[in-house]
Amino acid sequence: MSTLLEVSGVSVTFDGFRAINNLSFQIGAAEMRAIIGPNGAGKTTFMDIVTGKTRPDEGRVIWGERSDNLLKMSESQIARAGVGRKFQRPTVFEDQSVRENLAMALRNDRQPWKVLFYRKTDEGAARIEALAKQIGLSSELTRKAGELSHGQKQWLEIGMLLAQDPRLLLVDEPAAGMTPAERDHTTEILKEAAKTRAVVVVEHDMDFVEKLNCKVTVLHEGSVLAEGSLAHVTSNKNVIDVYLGR
Ligand SMILES: Nc1ncnc2c1ncn2[C@@H]1O[C@H](COP(=O)(O)OP(=O)(O)OP(=O)(O)O)[C@@H](O)[C@H]1O
Repeated sequence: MSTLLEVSGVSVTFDGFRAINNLSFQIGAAEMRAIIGPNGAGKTTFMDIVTGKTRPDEGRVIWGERSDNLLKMSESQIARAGVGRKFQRPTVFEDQSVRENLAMALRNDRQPWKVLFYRKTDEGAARIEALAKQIGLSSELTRKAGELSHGQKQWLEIGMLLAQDPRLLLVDEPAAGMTPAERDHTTEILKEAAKTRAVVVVEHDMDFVEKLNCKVTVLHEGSVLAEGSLAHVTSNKNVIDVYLGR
């Protein structure tokens, strides 16, 4: 499996507090990865580093087959290089239809030549239909995004991110506030996306992580505490101690 992202010896200190402590791990080019860990483990800070929002004090973050130094890139350069991030709360344009939301996301394509290509072509319409199908909103294309359920809004935003064709999709607690049926659908969307790109899901909900059926990285005090299948990490004594607060 080729490596897409390599985090190596990264540390971040906020006002003397080491939020990320010599963190090292790798993500493959097409894989699903769940990142779990107790509150304050450094999950959000990790995503902030990868998107360029937070600059580490030490360490290296290497991106892609050319081994680019991600830490030398601005937030917008990182986004253009193919890192997409889904925050916990859905951020869609509520007054616009599902179709318009997806069309806007396509127009903002990170590859500028595609902007021209999609402007008024049948291919653009076909791509919108394909995205809507992928996220299960084919029958909702004409509805205003504001009328969608919470789960549907989350799927729409995932669709808008997929419209940018990211190589790495970072997703923060996608299942929060969803019904069981919505969670299952979210699992399917993410699994499908992870066939052609890296999808990193930060999640507290262990049932959801189990359904993702992927490698799990456990963070604790800014470092990797354990890594492997969910069954492997949840049988690890250090992980059990951390989760039970021992
Ligand atoms: N800008 C900041 N200034 C000071 N401390 C910060 C800052 N950002 C994060 N921290 C601290 O760094 C630690 C790691 O925070 P982070 O948000 O990355 O953890 P997390 O694993 O995402 O937690 P949660 O599961 O609660 O979201 C926490 O102790 C937090 O208080």
